[in-house]
Amino acid sequence: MTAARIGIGGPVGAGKTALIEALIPVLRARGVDLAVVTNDLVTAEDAERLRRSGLIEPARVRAVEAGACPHTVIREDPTLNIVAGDALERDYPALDLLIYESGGDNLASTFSLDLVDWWIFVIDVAGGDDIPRKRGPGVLRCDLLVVNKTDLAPYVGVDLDRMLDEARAVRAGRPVIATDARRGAGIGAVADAIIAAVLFDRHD
Ligand SMILES: Nc1nc2c(ncn2[C@@H]2O[C@H](COP(=O)(O)OP(=O)(O)OP(=O)(O)O)[C@@H](O)[C@H]2O)c(=O)[nH]1
Repeated sequence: MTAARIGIGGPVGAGKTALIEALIPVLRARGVDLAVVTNDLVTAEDAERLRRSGLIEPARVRAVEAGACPHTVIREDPTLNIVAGDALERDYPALDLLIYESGGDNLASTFSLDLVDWWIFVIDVAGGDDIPRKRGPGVLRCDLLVVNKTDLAPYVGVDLDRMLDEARAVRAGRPVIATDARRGAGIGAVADAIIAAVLFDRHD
C-alpha cells in the first residue's frame, strides 16, 4: 500500500510550517505514520526547522530546493518532489501519509495532481480580509482552505466571521477551516479533514 500524498501551499509567512508543526503530534496520536517533504528556494530552512523541532524523527523530513520558482516544482515539473517522496516510502514502508510543504508563493500557486492526492491552501488574517475576494487559484481550487492566525484578527482590524463567510462563498461551499497554529485552535478539525479525505480506509 502506498502512502497518501497531500500538499500544503500558500503565500510567504501564512503559517504552512507552523500548521505542519501543529498537525504532526495530532496525526501521530491518531496512529498516522507520516513523513514530510519541504520546498524552499535555495536552502533547507523549513526542513531544518522541522528536524530540530523534536516532533518527528529527523530522517522523516526531506528537503527539495525549488530554485527561483517555488510553484514550478509543485505544479509544472514535480519530478524532484516525486523522487523525494518515493525515497521516503522506500525507507519507511509502513508510511500512511506524505506531507508536501510548498515554498512560500503567491495566490496563484496550485499543486499538480500528479504529485498530491489532495491539497490545502493556507492564508492568514494578517494578509488582509480581502484575500478571499481576490479569487486566486490557490483559494478557489484547493481541497481545503485554512485561514490561519485567527488570534491576530482583532489587532489587524479583520472581521473574522465575514472573512470566513466570503471565503466559503467564493469556494461555493467547499471546506474552509479557521486555525491558530501557534495555540492549536482548529488543528484537530484539519487533521479530521485529512483523515476523512485520504486516510479513511486505513484509520476508520
Ligand atoms: N500569531 C500567530 N502567528 C503565527 C501563526 N501561525 C504562524 N505564525 C507565525 O507566523 C510566522 C510565519 O510562520 P511560518 O510557519 O514560518 O510560515 P510559512 O508559511 O511556513 O512561511 P514560509 O515558509 O516562509 O513561506 C512565524 O513567525 C510564526 O510563528 C498563528 O496562528 N498565529
